[in-house]
Amino acid sequence: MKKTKNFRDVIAKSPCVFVIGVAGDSGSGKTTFTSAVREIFGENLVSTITLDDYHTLDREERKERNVTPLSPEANNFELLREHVSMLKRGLPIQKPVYNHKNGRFDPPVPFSPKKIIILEGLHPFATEELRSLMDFTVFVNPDKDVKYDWKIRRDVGERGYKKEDVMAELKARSVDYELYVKPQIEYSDAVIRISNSRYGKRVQNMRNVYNVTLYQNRLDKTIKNINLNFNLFSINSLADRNFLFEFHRTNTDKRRLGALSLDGEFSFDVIRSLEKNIEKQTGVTPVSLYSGKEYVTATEMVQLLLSWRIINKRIAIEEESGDGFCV
Ligand SMILES: Nc1ncnc2c1ncn2[C@@H]1O[C@H](COP(=O)(O)OP(=O)(O)OP(=O)(O)O)[C@@H](O)[C@H]1O
Ligand SMILES: O=C(CO)[C@H](O)[C@H](O)COP(=O)(O)O
Repeated sequence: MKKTKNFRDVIAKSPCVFVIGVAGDSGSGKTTFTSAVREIFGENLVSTITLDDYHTLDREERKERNVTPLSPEANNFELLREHVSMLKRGLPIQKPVYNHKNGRFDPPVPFSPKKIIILEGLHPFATEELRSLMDFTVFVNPDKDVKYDWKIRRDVGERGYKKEDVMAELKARSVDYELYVKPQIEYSDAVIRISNSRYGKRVQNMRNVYNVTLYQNRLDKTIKNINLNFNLFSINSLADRNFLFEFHRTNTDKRRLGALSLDGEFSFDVIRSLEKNIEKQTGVTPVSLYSGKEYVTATEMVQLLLSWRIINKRIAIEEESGDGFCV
């Protein structure tokens, strides 16, 4: 039987630098939803850039000018474009550094490209020029009340801000969010919406159970032999907790998307069969992100489904690129 090539080795040898843009508001779950990609390929192949480093104004200057970090005025899109373009060509950059502790800029640091670069931030593909450099785009879009809950929990609990100040900041940002961040949804290969779970606040707060919907375009092309089977027998026989799968088609202003909604908790078996498929298809073993868990949440399922879709795109590029030509 023909053995699948180890796709991690294929990527390591490939000249292609694959850029994933992940857009969303501060604390919207960008890092959470791309963690599976980082885990599967490992830190030798994947590096992440946080776009806060490309602010042009420090905290003080933003305050003086009454500008939010979401405004284009507070961000250097041109430098970002230049840097992404260099990284895609395999060239090192001097990356700026925004220091969240003091709200000022530290000296730039040398940054060399790895084969997969994740660009996380407010505006990774806000301009046409940036979009032309992206190989895969994701928008993470928690509902307002979910986003507010997370932000308050983090900024009050971990960063010592007062709740009233966090609320005022969220309110001040909302206009610019609609104007400058949210429009990227129309240019996203995948949009992740996170809503309150229909199973109630108790499981939501205790076990991070949310209703997560993955919106995607139909693919023009998929790689061969993609196998994404769920074992309905074991899902059904082993489940002792509530869960939901739902698929529907939906329209945005410009396109028609498929929306897969998951909610609740699934027995580990379900995610294990997805992991096995990724192992089989990519030759990368072990893929065991959730080992030791009895149940996985909708968020964890979507992390894996999203990484599967991203890997699919990366393999398609490799198949199309032949010898060294990165499309
Ligand atoms: N799907 C989720 N389920 C439960 N909690 C979540 C989820 N996504 C995010 N959170 C909560 O929100 C916090 C921020 O998430 P995360 O770090 O992924 O966001 P981010 O968009 O990468 O943030 P930043 O803008 O600071 O880089 C997490 O620490 C967690 O408390
Ligand atoms: O939107 C943000 C992150 O995406 C931050 O608010 C922005 O980077 C400014 O950071 P700070 O509040 O630490 O000055």
